[in-house]
Amino acid sequence: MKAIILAGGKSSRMGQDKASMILGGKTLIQHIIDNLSFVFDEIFISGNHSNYPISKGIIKDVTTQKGPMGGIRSALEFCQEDIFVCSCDMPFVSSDLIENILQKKVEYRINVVRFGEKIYPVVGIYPFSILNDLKKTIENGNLRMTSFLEQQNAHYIDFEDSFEHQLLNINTPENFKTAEKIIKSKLK
Ligand SMILES: Nc1nc2c(ncn2[C@@H]2O[C@H](COP(=O)(O)OP(=O)(O)OP(=O)(O)O)[C@@H](O)[C@H]2O)c(=O)[nH]1
Repeated sequence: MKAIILAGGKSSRMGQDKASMILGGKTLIQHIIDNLSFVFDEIFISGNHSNYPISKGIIKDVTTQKGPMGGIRSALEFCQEDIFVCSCDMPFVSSDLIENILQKKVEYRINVVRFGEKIYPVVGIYPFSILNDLKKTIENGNLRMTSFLEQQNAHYIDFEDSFEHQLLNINTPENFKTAEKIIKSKLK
């Protein structure tokens, strides 16, 4: 299975490109590359920006402005196999968490993380078999990931308290400050 880092989009809530923000001495996207590389041999970046830290292994969006669903669609088309997806703005997702997903996955279904009531559509496994449905859903203009997950009878993998900080999703400057505090407390 190949790993895909979703790194397109507008970062409108952050007001600047999230992937290239520096946290604890390295970019957010580099944190994910490092964490994924404990588990996966092949890591690709999905998106149309021009400043990714690797020059090879970039999967351009087939259709732009379609959000994370567009990125996943392009990655499935490129890879022609099941993929592990992780968002570029979740630097604390550990190899432990990833291994847990791989162990608990149900074959032929989308497998994503859930913490309490909250679903994380951009951390998990997307099987190649969903590609046609995904394309149709995007073409119909329905870009809500949670509706697509419901429609596909996705399997949710529940994580408990000890994983909470790993699921910090850095969408806003406030989230970024929280991440900096976590890094500082780890260094103490
Ligand atoms: N390849 C690709 N990835 C995307 C696209 N839109 C969003 N993403 C990625 O999908 C993940 C979740 O994106 P969001 O946080 O919902 O959107 P965003 O554009 O990053 O940020 P906002 O504009 O604040 O919503 C992030 O890792 C984004 O980089 C897109 O059009 N193409």
